[in-house]
Amino acid sequence: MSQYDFDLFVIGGGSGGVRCARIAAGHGARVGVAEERFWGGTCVNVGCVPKKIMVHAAEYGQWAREAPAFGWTGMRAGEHDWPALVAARDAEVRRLSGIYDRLLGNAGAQAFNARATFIDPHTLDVGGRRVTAGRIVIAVGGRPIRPEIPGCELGLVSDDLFELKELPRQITVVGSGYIALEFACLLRGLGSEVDLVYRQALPLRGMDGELREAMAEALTSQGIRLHPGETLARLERVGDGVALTTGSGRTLPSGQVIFATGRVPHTEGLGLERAGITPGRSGCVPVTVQQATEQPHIFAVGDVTDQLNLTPVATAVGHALADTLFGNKPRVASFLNVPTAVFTSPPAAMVGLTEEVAAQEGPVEIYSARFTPMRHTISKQPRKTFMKLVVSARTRRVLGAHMLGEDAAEIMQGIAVAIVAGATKEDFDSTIGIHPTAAEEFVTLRTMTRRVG
Ligand SMILES: Cc1cc2nc3c(=O)[nH]c(=O)nc-3n(C[C@H](O)[C@H](O)[C@H](O)COP(=O)(O)OP(=O)(O)OC[C@H]3O[C@@H](n4cnc5c(N)ncnc54)[C@H](O)[C@@H]3O)c2cc1C
Ligand SMILES: NC(=O)c1ccc[n+]([C@@H]2O[C@H](COP(=O)([O-])OP(=O)(O)OC[C@H]3O[C@@H](n4cnc5c(N)ncnc54)[C@H](O)[C@@H]3O)[C@@H](O)[C@H]2O)c1
Repeated sequence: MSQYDFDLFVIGGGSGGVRCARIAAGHGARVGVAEERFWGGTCVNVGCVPKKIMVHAAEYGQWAREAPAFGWTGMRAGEHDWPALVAARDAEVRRLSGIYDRLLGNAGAQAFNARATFIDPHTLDVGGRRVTAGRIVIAVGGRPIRPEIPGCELGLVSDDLFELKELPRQITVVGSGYIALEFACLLRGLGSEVDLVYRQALPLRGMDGELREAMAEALTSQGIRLHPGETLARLERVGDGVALTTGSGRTLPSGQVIFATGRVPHTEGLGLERAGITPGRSGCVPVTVQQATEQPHIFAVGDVTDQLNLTPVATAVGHALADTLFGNKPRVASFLNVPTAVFTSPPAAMVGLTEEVAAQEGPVEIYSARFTPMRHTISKQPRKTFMKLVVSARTRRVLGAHMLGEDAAEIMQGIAVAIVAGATKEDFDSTIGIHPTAAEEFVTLRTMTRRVG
């Protein structure tokens, strides 16, 4: 019998923590998990899931607006019933969160509805109870932050979207990353007036340059007012709204302001110093490729490590860690060629290298297309599709794929398999398309657009 209460204790019951705990328990380890707020964590409760339900809601409005062009008389978007959406969304979130809790019990892990903090490298305070563990996994995720400007407390953050009692008549969204663009589009789709304020010339810093241009056009044609190249000076209350003054001195009167200016690891007050762990940038827990911290028996997975902050990455890493520690199957999850999507309207998705990064590493061929998909030749909506392949001129391998357009996220998952498997441009060319689809364009991009690098 081990000298510890548990073989493994996981701090945080989100995507990474629950997966790691569940798999470790399945391998026969004695596992405890603490969750202080909501089982399933950010993704299930205030992230991917409730966000995607609201994206779907916005899309129904879009379909209804397009329907008359296809002969549907009497179909119109009408007024959106916010409380009805909130009730349906929250019921689904409760259902999923309950599943996460039950999954742990079924796997034989002991779940604590409590906050856990370090007392020493092997001992935790779990809701007032002293618990020891041979190994500990930190899976505390992250939390949204406000920029430090006067009046910042008047602005909302992403968690607050899921508490709004009504659709804002007008909202100013600050930032141009994933959350800013997704929230701007879904709120616009549901009927809000939306202003988007961001520092760069184009949204989605770090993504493919042409895709960023296509995204700016798509946002504009959706009726979102873009304010690029703006920093923030202050927020003030004006009547029952909030006014945002930018660094250039412009004041944007707003109903609400929501900051989507990034997240930080949730390590404040966790007692990392008592565990002998020195936090990294923004309070993250630095890890080796095996997810170990500077204490060889303490590991970290998911957003708290601030690497690739995506749910499937957190679960893949948590699963691999549990297999390594308790399943006699040592392995690490790959961070290479992780596909990702931005659930805007239309959505964007990508996998692999951007043109800019690939061109720094060697000569690349670019194959790209912009077209109006069949649905919109009829709907007459100004919703274009953009697709692009980045191909190594030397190895012929497809290094990156980028898309903005209907179903981009659904299409990119399959493209990612091909890229992970090392497919060449010729493999893409010899694959027969599915007709008529937009996806078939990825296997019929015959003419090189340009050569760079
Ligand atoms: C608005 C939004 C939309 C998103 N959309 C997507 C998307 O579409 N696709 C995608 O892949 N990713 C998306 N993400 C990112 C995704 O949610 C995260 O990458 C993922 O949840 C990270 O999982 P995690 O296990 O690291 O942390 P989390 O899911 O954040 O879980 C950490 C858990 O630990 C708990 N906790 C913290 N400290 C303690 C403590 N001391 N004791 C006990 N419990 C503690 C927290 O309450 C939380 O439940 C989105 C994020 C946001 C905010
Ligand atoms: N669809 C998805 O997979 C999805 C959706 C949402 C979130 N996420 C994950 O969550 C992470 C966090 O999302 P996010 O959108 O908060 O972060 P982000 O890093 O993607 O974007 C932050 C934005 O805020 C801006 N910003 C930062 N500080 C600022 C300041 N002081 N003033 C003005 N602007 C400022 C940045 O320039 C950037 O545009 C993402 O990186 C992603 O990993 C994924």
